[in-house]
Amino acid sequence: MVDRLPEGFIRTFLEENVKYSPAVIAVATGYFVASRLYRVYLGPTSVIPGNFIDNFFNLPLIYYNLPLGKRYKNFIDLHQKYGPVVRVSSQAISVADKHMIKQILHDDDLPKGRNYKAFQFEGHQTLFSTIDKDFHKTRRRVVSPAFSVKYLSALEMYMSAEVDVLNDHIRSAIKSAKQLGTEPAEVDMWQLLQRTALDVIGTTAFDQSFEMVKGGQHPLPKAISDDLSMSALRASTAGLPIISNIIDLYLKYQKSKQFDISKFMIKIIEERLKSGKRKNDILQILIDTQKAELKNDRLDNQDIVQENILFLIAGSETTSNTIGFAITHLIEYPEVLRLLREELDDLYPRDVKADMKHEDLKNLPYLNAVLNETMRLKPVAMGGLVRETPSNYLLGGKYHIPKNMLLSCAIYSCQVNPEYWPEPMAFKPERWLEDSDIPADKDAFFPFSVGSRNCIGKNFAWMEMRLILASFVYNFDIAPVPESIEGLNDLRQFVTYTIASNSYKVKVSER
Ligand code: HEM
Repeated sequence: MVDRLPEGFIRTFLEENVKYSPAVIAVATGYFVASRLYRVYLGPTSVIPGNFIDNFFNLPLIYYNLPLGKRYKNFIDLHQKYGPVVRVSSQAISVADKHMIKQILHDDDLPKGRNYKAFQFEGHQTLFSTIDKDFHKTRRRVVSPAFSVKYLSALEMYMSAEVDVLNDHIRSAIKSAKQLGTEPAEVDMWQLLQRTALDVIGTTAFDQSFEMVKGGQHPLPKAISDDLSMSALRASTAGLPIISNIIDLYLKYQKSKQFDISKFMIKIIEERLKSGKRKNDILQILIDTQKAELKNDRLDNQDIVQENILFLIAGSETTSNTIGFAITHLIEYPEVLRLLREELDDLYPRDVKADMKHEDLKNLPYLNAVLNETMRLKPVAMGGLVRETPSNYLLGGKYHIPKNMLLSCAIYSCQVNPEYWPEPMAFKPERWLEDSDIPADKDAFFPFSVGSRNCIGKNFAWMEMRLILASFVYNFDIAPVPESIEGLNDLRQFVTYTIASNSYKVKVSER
């Protein structure tokens, strides 16, 4: 069955055999066009709708990604136009049907797509970027203890300490505004939350707060963020070899001038090993693997460096942007803010001074509802979760998908599908409460993904988000800043879903 032209076939054939004779070019072109027409009109995926042109080419993602960070929008539009299963390129199909997403991610647990290789820094595989199932299984087992519920509860005190630093920072902004007569104070919550999340992951991952909230200028977060932007650009230009090579060269040049992330982390690991002192952080769990019985279970120093970098990336803007988006919704819906406050005030009466404990917060239905509803409308993985068919594959009992096709699970389009979610675009935390008239369809909700590659940091993220959001809402009155509300019209997805200006200011005062 002709569905895909063998990769590089025409070029190799021409270069090695016939040196561009016009007859050969004509035959090759004819074959290319015929094979694509077969795919559009007769092949097994011909029943999948999409833009006609997308059947012909595997256009590099950068084509969809202009203006930069807007590719996700293109896919949403395709789903709105053509339905839950659409062709988005000659090698990729986007899927927004809840049963099919579950089949791909969970039931059949398809391997990650080849695009994830762009996140393998200097060829190093990590828990997130590997596409090798065996490697992943071992790595996940070895790293899992660092994310167990029991271990996380030991990390709560570090998180709470960073929440206090954030609150102190906001209080001092309020005090300065009072002294200057410029009340109410304005703080950039988007930036502050990003800084807090970096400090949290710094202390919990390797016992080093970057002190970003206090205005610290630690070079590590910037170096990692630069690396990440480059990887995103590399992923977008995959398929354009010349441009990818230029980017790689530029990356190498930039890196030679940059802060050396590996050196910095190796130093921390070596100092830890030399001191012989144990600490209560994720790094310790990774170092402990070096004494594992099985060779495959041992992480060497370079593996530990790469996994720690991954946690810094995966564990910072994911949580901070989600809390940030929750705050944007609370400002837009004052009644939701009022109900959330009421729930918190009932738990911690304002005349009794008590520290917030995650053990109490985790059972608050409305707090959980606000965060769930935020992740429904603003999922971190807005652009889709990509898997690859290892062999010919039957999707949803009706679509015959050839081997090596990319299947992108469009979790956002699924999470706003009116068939699953009444009034899908409205922010209604009530749908998550028991006995709601418009109950949430939890089978159509994938913010942390499902299956073997689901988010290992889910419990960590929930703890951090509850502690930060609850404390902010409980302690401060908030009001909108008009320019920031306008900024919400320009959202982008580079790696995580974010506000393009990377800023969201809020007026704050002490409650
Ligand atoms: C609101 C917060 C978060 C959300 C919505 C989220 C979402 C996700 C999603 C959707 C995936 C699957 C990605 C894919 O298949 O491409 C994922 C994987 C992952 N996440 Fe998270 N994440 C969050 C926070 C965190 C945190 C705090 C950490 C670590 C401290 C973390 C670490 C990871 C790792 C290591 C993976 C790869 C797991 C594997 O492949 O086995 N995440 N996350």
